[in-house]
Amino acid sequence: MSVAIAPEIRSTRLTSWQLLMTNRLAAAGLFVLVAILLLAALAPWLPLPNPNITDQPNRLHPPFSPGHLLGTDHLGRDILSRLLWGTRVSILVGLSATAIAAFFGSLIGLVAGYTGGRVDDVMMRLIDMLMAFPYILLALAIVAVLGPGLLNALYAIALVNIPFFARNIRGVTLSIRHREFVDAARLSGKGHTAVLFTEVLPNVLPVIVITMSTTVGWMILETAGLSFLGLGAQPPQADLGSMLGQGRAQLFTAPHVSMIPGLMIFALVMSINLLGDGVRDVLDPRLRSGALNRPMPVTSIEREREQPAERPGAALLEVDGLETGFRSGRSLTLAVKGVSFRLDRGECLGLIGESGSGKSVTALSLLGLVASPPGVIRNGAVYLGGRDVLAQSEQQIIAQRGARVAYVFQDPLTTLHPLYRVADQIAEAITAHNALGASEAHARAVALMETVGIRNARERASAYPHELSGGQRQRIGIAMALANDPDVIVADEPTTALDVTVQARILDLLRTLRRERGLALLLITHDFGVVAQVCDRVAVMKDGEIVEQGDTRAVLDAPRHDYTRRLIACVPELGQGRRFLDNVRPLFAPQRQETEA
Ligand SMILES: Nc1ncnc2c1ncn2[C@@H]1O[C@H](COP(=O)(O)OP(=O)(O)OP(=O)(O)O)[C@@H](O)[C@H]1O
Repeated sequence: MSVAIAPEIRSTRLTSWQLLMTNRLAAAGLFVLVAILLLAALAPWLPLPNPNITDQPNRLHPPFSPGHLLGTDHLGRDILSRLLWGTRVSILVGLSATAIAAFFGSLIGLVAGYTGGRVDDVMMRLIDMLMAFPYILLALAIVAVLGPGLLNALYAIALVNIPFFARNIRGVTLSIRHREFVDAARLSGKGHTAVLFTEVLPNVLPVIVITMSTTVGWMILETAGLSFLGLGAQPPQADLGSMLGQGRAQLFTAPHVSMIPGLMIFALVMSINLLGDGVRDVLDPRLRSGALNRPMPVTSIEREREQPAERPGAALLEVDGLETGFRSGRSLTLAVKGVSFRLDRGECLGLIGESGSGKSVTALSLLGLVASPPGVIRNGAVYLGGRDVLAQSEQQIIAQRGARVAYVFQDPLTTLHPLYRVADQIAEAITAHNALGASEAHARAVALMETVGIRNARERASAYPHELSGGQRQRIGIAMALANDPDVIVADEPTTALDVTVQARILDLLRTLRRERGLALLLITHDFGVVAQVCDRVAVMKDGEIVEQGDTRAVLDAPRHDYTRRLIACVPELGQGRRFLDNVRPLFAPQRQETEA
């Protein structure tokens, strides 16, 4: 049987440039910055008067005076000319200071982070000493020692910003210096210097670029500050800070003299910062999907087809034509393509498929838990007790999470809070939907721990997650799911992280709870062995679609889809040995040929 692929909106992965342009603020920043840079770069060729020639009779002309578009300053110099030449200087000084600070700061951070121990201690204490001074005071002290002048201001600004780079880069280096690929490079015989520059540096480079892009505007501002105080550019040379400083005396009589360079500093720094933020987002792989906003805890529902809000006589949980996708820029890639299934009270449905087939996205879509952006439910309905969950308000959906549908996730260590005692976490799940006092909630939490088979529940109640075994942690996860007596439990590969004996016990627990409490269980797995043990019915997922569903026994005995046969063949039987390999090989052979072809 061939696999029908539902129509899909093509995914076109956005280039960095397109991503940057989807961020309107960054695009606006880039536009303004390019305009300023062009004007500053073209200053020598524009028909402008010499910026340093004084003309006392024509002093303090207002903007739009004949021959002086932006007016003249207190010495009769053309403000437009001084502004463009001054902007050139300020940008050059800012960029140079950034480059110097980035080079030395990153080098210190890399060496300190990679070497560790005493070297790290000494370097970081020196950096701490630099950071302990108010930066402007330090810059003033440096210029006082070196003497006023633009070059000395540049050195001072670079020096006071070195700690900023050093601290950032050291932190990143520390976090990767013992990663497996670095250890592997060391084991391959590479020396420390080679490891540092070929393995660590490339991973740190995006952070350096991001830090540079977000600090260059700040450095231009600091340079302008020193020039404003008369310690940077010296007369007659113009830079934005010195123009601002010289205009201070005419602030009330001719405000344009200081306002114009002030506005230029604002436009320059603002555009660099906006662009820097955009560059940071583009370089951050977590934001590459184009979702430059903070994801919301509720999936955005943008259905193209109307669905009836109620379905009388529906099963406890009925999913109809669900389509969930992920937005990347302006395109949407569907991960779940028209999935439909039903789950009755007290029933267990297994949702099985290989990794990436869309099982978890289906499960999370039921109560709008796929984070948006980038997740979007494009079509379909989820009837819970006959009412479409997706047609309800955000508040109503949130109220049903945990209360009517509860989730048990794969690795409880990542879902349990490491700093709270386990009983407190169960109690919190209880009080999220019930107005109970602390001691009552605690007592119920302990009772739930007993229900899920944790021995000495009273003593274990005060344990932290890391003090429990994997199986015990998963039992805590199940206790939290049971906390509000839900109708449906969605268990997403609840036993994958556990060894086979613990896995058997957890499956046994889920079976018992289902029988005793009449729970409906949606069990997500990639293991037909698990489905065979626990589920009444099974739905097989491939590439976001359900390709086969039916009673577990019937599907196991006579799988209709080739993919189902392959999944079943992957469950080895004890003592099967060579026969297993012989059976499996032909099933995969045609697939391999297709791939090779
Ligand atoms: N936040 C996301 N952004 C973009 N794509 C995503 C996101 N989350 C999931 N996907 C994609 O959706 C598809 C389905 O993923 P899903 O997690 O549902 O697979 P699965 O069948 O549960 O796999 P596994 O068994 O490994 O958990 C995959 O192709 C995955 O890359």
